[in-house]
Formats: sequence, C-alpha cells, structure tokens
Amino acid sequence: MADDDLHHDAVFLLSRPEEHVYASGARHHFDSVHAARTHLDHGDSPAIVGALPFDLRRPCSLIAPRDFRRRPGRWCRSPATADVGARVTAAHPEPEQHERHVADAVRAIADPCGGMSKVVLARRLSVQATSALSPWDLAARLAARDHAGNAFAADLSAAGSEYEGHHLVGSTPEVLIHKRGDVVSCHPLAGSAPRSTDPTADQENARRLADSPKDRREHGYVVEALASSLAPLCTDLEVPAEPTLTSTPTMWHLGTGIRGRIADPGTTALDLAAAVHPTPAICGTPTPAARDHILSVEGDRGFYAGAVGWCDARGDGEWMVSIRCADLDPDGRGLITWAGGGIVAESDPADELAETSAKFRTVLSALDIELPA
Ligand SMILES: C=C(O[C@@H]1C=C(C(=O)O)C=C[C@H]1O)C(=O)O
Repeated sequence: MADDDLHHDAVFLLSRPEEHVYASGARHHFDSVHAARTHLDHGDSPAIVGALPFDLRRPCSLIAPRDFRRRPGRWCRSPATADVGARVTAAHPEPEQHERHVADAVRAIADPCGGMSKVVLARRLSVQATSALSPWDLAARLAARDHAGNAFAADLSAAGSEYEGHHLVGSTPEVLIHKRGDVVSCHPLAGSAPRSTDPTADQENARRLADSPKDRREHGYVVEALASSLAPLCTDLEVPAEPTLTSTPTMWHLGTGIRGRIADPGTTALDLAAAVHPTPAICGTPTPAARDHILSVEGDRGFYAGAVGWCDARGDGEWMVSIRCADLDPDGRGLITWAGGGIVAESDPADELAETSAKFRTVLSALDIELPA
C-alpha cells in the first residue's frame, strides 16, 4: 500500500483542507437517497458515502461501508510519477457547437415567454491513456496540484450495471452542504474568471470578476435559491449580502458562505444535500426549466454536476458539488471529463467557451495534458 491506510477495497475518499475521509468495503449498495437514509436510520452502519447524479430521478451510487474513517488534515499520498500517456480523443460538443448552444441559451433567456433566467451549459471531453490509472492515483495527482488539497474519488458501482467498476474522481472547490451538530453551512460558487501565470493579469482578472454586474447576478441566483431551500429547515440563517473572491489553481470564483442552525435535529447532511441539489450553480433558474433545457442540449450528465460526500450515523457530513471531475472507466484507461458555466442574458459565447477550457485544466493538468487549441 502507499503512505496511508487506504484499503485495497476502498470505495470512497474525500480530501478537504481540514480533514480527509475514506471508506472501504461495500456492505450495502443503494441507488436512491431514500433507501440509504432508511438504512442509516436503522443504525447498523457507521455512515453512507457516495455520489448523487445531476438528475436525482436517475440512480444514485450510495454505499454503506464496512469501514469509515475521518482523519485530520488533507489527504497526502505521493502520486505515482509514471507518465500515463493520456490524450483527448473526442469533444462533445465541438467548441463551435458549444458557442452555438450558448447563443441559443441567451436567446431562450431573452424570450419573455421562455421563463428561464439562467442555465448552466457544459461540454465534455473523452480522454484515453496508454497505461492504466487507478482512481486513488488520479485523486492523489489532483490533491497534489490543489493548494487546499481538495480531491475525491467515489465508486459508482451502486448506480447499476452501466456504472459497474466506474469511479467519479475530481477536485472540487464547491461545498454543497457541511453539517456538524446543528450547524449547517455551504459555500456556493458562481461567476468565474481564469487564473493567469502573470501576477498583474491574474489580479486584474480577479478585480474584473469582483466588479462584474453580470457575474454578480449569475451568483445571486445561486445564493437566493440556497437561502430559500434552507430557510424552512433552519433557524438563524445568515446570508451575507456580498460575495467574496475565492480561487483554485485554475479559476477565480465569486463565493458566499451561508450558515444556519438546523431546526429539526433529525435532519441529516444527506437530507440537506438532496434538498438543495441541483442549485443554480450547476443547473439554472428556475430549476425545472433549466434542467429540461440541459437535458435537451446535453443529454444525460451522469454524475457530473451532482454531489459527492458522506453522512455519518449522527447526521453529520459533507457533500461537495461534483465539478472539475472525471468518470474513470473500470480499465483505468478511458475517462470522460466535463466543464460548464452559467449562461445569463449578457453572456458572450466566446467567453463562455474560454471559461470551460480554463475549467478543464484541473483534470487535464493532473493527467499532464493541455487542451488542444
Ligand atoms: C459548472 C461548473 O462550475 C460551476 C459554475 C460556475 C460559473 O458558472 O461561474 C462556477 C463554479 C461552479 O459552480 C464546472 O466547473 O463545470
């Protein structure tokens, strides 16, 4: 084994700056939140771990593990240095087509009868590697490149035969739900600008994002939706009036830290994740119109733009928005990765395409590849 005690039958890993959590040995598989929640209530499993899909009407991949551990600090494993020989083999849609999708969405948003204010459109890339990569090694590569140590890997087998042996692996900065005792918090992100290696240009990108009315509006939809989903479940909900800048090695984002107290102590982190997902950060506003638009343009997103996380028997847990991630094939050689961005009335197709290219860098740089021009 490597320099940690991740077992050979590991099914889940979430590395965060303050702690890492991992689980091994799948005792039970659940393809719905309801089934997993009922099992947790019976009290004979330490936790539920896994992934929720973008569309909660599709199967989840939730697991009651034999062994569940929480350890302080980020997960540190030295990634294997071997070159995996990865290359991008296909883009869906092609860049020009994505620009057309953005222009169509802007028109749909401008249509007063359309009833849609924001929609998040994504594109996906297929990647092939010449040598096999394990999900844990890909997670180690991602964690090593992220200054906060964010990384996750979740076995998707519980979602049915289509996902047998697949893993969702990524490094996401976005906290959907964090719950400890009766305190719940989340940190939605929306509104983005690429990082630059030139420090002056980098600061300029950040400043422009912080001052952009278009990005602030895009962000506002997410904060509003989270506040209204959490309000009936919480007391003392604190919603800051202004977003702040947050960064990853590849992106600047607008973010807002929301915090509240759970009204009913029986509400678990898993309940909260299912109640607030999908937020307008990865779907749009209003949710049903945006989701239908996404399904008609992109088809099934699988586990991209869903959630990954854990919930223990006390109801504590953490669920992250599953972005900056890839679905890794059972053979460890093929993967699909996605990147999307929020479209509002003022969005520009070329800028939106550039935003997705910048977001792809998280996964692609972990594979030592650059996006072909
Ligand atoms: C959809 C993605 O990211 C989301 C969309 C953002 C935006 O539109 O500005 C910002 C952060 C994420 O909530 C993605 O990375 O694929």
